[in-house]
Amino acid sequence: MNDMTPEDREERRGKLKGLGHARRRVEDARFTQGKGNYIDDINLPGMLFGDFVRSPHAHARITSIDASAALALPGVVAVLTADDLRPLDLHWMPTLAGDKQMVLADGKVLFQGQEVAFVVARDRYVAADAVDLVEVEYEELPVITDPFESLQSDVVLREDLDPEAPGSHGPRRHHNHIFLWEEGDKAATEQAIESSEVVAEEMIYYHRTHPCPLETCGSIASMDKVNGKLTLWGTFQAPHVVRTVASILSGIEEHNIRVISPDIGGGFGNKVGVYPGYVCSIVASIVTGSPVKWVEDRMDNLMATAFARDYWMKGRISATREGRITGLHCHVTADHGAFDACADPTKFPAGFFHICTGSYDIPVAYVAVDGAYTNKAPGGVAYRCSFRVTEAAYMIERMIEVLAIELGMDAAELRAKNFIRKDQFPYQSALGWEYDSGDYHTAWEMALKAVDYQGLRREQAARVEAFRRGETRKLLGIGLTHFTEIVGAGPVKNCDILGMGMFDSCEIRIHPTGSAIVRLGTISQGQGHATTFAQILASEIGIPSDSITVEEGDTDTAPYGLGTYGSRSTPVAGAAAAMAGRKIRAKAQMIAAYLLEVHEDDLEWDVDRFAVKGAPERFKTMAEIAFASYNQAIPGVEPGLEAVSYYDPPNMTYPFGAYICVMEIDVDTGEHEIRQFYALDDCGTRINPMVIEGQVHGGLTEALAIAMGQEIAYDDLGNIKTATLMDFFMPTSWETPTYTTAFTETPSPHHPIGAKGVGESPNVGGVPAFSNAVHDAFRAFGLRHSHMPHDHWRIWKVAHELGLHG
Ligand code: PCD
Ligand SMILES: [Cu+]
Repeated sequence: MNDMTPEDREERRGKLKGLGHARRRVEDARFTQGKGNYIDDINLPGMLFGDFVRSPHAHARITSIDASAALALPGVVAVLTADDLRPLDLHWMPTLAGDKQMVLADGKVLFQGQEVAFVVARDRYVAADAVDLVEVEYEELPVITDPFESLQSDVVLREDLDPEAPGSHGPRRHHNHIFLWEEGDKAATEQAIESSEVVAEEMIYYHRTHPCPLETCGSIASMDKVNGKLTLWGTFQAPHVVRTVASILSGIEEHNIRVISPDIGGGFGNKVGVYPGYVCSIVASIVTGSPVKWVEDRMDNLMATAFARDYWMKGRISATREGRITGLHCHVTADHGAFDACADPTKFPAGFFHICTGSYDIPVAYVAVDGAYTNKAPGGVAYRCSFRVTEAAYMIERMIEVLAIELGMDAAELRAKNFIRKDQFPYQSALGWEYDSGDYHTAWEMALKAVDYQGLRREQAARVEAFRRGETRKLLGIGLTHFTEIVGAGPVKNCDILGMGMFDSCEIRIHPTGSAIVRLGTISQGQGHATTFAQILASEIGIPSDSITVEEGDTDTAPYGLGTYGSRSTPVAGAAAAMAGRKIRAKAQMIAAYLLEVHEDDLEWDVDRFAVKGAPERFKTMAEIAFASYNQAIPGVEPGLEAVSYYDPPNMTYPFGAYICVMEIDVDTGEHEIRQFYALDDCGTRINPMVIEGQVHGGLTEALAIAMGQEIAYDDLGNIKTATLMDFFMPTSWETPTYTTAFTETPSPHHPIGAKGVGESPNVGGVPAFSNAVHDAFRAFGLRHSHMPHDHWRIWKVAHELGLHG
């Protein structure tokens, strides 16, 4: 029968638009037509609006709060302060990192922009006027914005903590110290470094920055007092966790709380944590009996919701004369701001920073991270890098460059010499990780070849000569990076958030006519899950992805999951989807066997059907099987076709990539121009190449922003200097170069479809590639290291200090 030819099989496979298909994003129809449903699009009858009175000071005692003028303003319903929250025990809340944080300032403020009072009014405009009418008296206290100074200072930032008592990550050695966290063999590492022929040492600062999603954070709480039900809409990257936390904090039973994440306009880690605004909107709704909305403006967002990075990393790396790396030592001073509100799996106060041995086979390593309090905003979120992985990648990729200088060796060659070899996977790293799979040499050679690396080096050498002869004022930098990511948190045995193991889930319901609805514990913020998860299932169960609805983000309907961040959706929920699909297929096989009157073992799966082995013309399609499951009484088989899977991954996945940035730098103006950017990513099995390409473009552009200008900067008084988009660099199409993308495909051996995450890779690999290009341009003139972000002024200063301005 013609139906069974290989061409026919390919045609049927094509119709599914499954794995590997560049399927167009189904969510874009509504996004491009302004029909998205974001938090600020939701308006409920009688809804009030809440806004914060924020501290102008970075450190001050509050002597009085007078809300009478604000309360007298028509349209103002309530003004909440810490005193109002205290009886409910909600004036402080736990953070994700085992610390606690003020919901509203309790006696003092610890950073500029801190929430002091919550004004609830008829609408946003009245609320804003009322905010100005609340009179707060402050008594200024000394401000500390430097973590090194903080750990020496007599000034006590956190008066609520017993200085002698340990924190949730062990002993604290100073009243402004949060934790010391160590990994690896310290003695062996020091010994290896001291006895090595070549040692390079550098202080690498990864500055404070901010995810700054287009849509700011917000929530709407609606307390239905008649039925005792609380509904909470919000910009939540982890809706189920928010439900659990809301239940624990409020005492409302969890089944009476419904959390809904509607469309989210970018998360980038900013929407993982729990913010005072969420808590205040809930309390205000309980107090007023009306729904209460809170939505940040841009300044609120940049000032008060979670920052990222702010890591001072002191690296020491050693090698033989020939360039074999012998050891890596790293000490980090981590600036956490006023409260430790880092979003990391509980047991990892510095996230997965200990992936900092990178792509290299380093025999011994040791890292220590000291957390410090300062008068800056709390946070410490991933910002497109799972849990401090971008910091780790930046540190090792800068250290490799510095070591190459020390050795007088080509940095590409030094990398290749030390890569973990293909035959070493699964690879046990010195800091305790088991890398699942990789083929670094192949990716590296492809990248070098694609950009004509040797040719570029010759051009660069000629350029340096021309510069020295005074024929040009432009230098050429070649920024190399080979990164290894660790994504897919994670195995429940060592990863949890507030005690919730980091599994994820998928539930499938096949309808009688052969279409389906799928629900997952994750939540898309722009990644395109509605498109891609349907593709995984299309290939697993043989129903076209166009006939599969994917729903996420409503805790009343979706199975419990830990949410979307750390590029974990594909490694964890994607695996759950494949496993749930396989359960469907197992039941479908029983039904097909009954219908075809053969034994189950005599059937084989063929794209979208079960066919009798050796008699392919006898088959039942998935659509036929679905119908039968609802209309036939099959002995021993329950009616219906549904499955649920909760997936606990056995390991993380380790995507990797080889990036090369070619940059021209104008020595006199400090301006840069990116001539070429080549990004090769390996994320294992690729679900949707077009979505992956979009992810890579987006992530690279965020990396460009961070490396070349974006920062959250404070002055010595703790005033934030970059709280608007006038000062906080957001690249537009003008600054963004054209990217060339490429890939290799090394499947994860433990993931059911071999896929690894990809969303964060381009940021993790991109930042060092841009930064290394800047440094490489000046290598011939003696530059070892300079601090990011490499804005025009800083680049100019580097050139100046190297004496290049004559
Ligand atoms: N192999 C593969 C992988 C992947 N994929 C695709 O791609 C995406 C992604 O994925 P992943 O990697 O898994 O991830 P997810 O989990 O989903 O997501 C997350 C991420 O994602 C990214 N991207 C993005 N995009 C958009 N648009 N938006 C947003 O917001 C965002 N964010 C960012 C971030 S930052 Mo964090 O949160 O920081 O931690 S993390 C993150 C999706 O769609 C998927 O399906 C494919 O296809 N294939
Ligand atoms: Cu991170």
